[in-house]
Amino acid sequence: MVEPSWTVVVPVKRLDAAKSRLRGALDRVPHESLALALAQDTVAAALACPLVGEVLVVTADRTAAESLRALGARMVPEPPQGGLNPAFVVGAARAAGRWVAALTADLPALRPVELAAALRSAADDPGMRRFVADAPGTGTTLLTAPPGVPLSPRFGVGSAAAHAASGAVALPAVGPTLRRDVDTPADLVAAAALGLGGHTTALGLGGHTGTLLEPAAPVYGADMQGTVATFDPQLRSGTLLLDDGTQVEFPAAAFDASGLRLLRLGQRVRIEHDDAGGLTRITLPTFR
Ligand SMILES: Nc1nc2c(ncn2[C@@H]2O[C@H](COP(=O)(O)OP(=O)(O)OP(=O)(O)O)[C@@H](O)[C@H]2O)c(=O)[nH]1
Ligand SMILES: C=C(OP(=O)(O)O)C(=O)O
Repeated sequence: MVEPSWTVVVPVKRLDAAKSRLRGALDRVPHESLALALAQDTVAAALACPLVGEVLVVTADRTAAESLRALGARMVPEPPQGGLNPAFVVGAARAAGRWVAALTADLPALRPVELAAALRSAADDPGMRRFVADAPGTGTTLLTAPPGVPLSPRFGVGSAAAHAASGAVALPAVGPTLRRDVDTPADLVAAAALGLGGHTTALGLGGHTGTLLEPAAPVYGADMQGTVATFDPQLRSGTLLLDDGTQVEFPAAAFDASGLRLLRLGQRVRIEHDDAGGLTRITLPTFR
């Protein structure tokens, strides 16, 4: 039997308002960067899942839209009234007639193989909506609907019970990374214990399971390259994701020394630094 191809809908709240319970969880990491990294790892895992044909991100946030489009997701505008369930409904409407999976954007440890197992199991009964409760058991991380069946999302406080009351059936034996949503600093530690995706790891807490540690000072190799993760043209500064997985900020002076007029997100660059490790110049990899 040919397996169905799923459309995964991932709403992403405006980054300055999203994940408010996590605000201040990581010293020296801007809140928006943490909220974005969680969404990037969630979307990257969904895109890497072999049963997923398309990921639709519903967002009003321009930074999130740009970064998640660069990963390969398609953007759907936030409905005017805002709100999580309306965002899911608008995304699902774009996927009418297809297998739809509603996924929250706060699953930074998600493994494509665990999402694939859940989707495979959800497709076993072609008439039914299925859901996955979050790790505490009260919320929901995934809600699925077969073609022709309305998604009818009931995300929010107590959503696992609300989904069950609406006729959706819990999926059995779901892997831990699909259930591990991150709402609080303690959740982030628990997700780190499962193994975080690359974007959240790059913030400096990958591998640490006891405490949330400050990012270590970067140690650069002789010819370190990376990609542009953020860039503010007005401030002329931003952040780079280096090839060794660390994320570093670059000051306006390093951009000014580049001779470039603009940096694009995802653009490859090479860095030059002083003896103390401060970034002094960004160049294109071909320049010396
Ligand atoms: N597009 C969109 N996404 C939303 C909205 N509200 C929540 N989300 C997303 O839904 C997911 C799960 O929601 P919550 O865990 O309640 O996240 P949150 O509202 O960002 O977090 P808190 O402020 O801590 O409650 C998150 O990944 C959010 O980005 C919304 O109004 N619009
Ligand atoms: C919106 C939800 O997320 P959380 O409970 O994690 O805030 C939900 O579980 O339905």
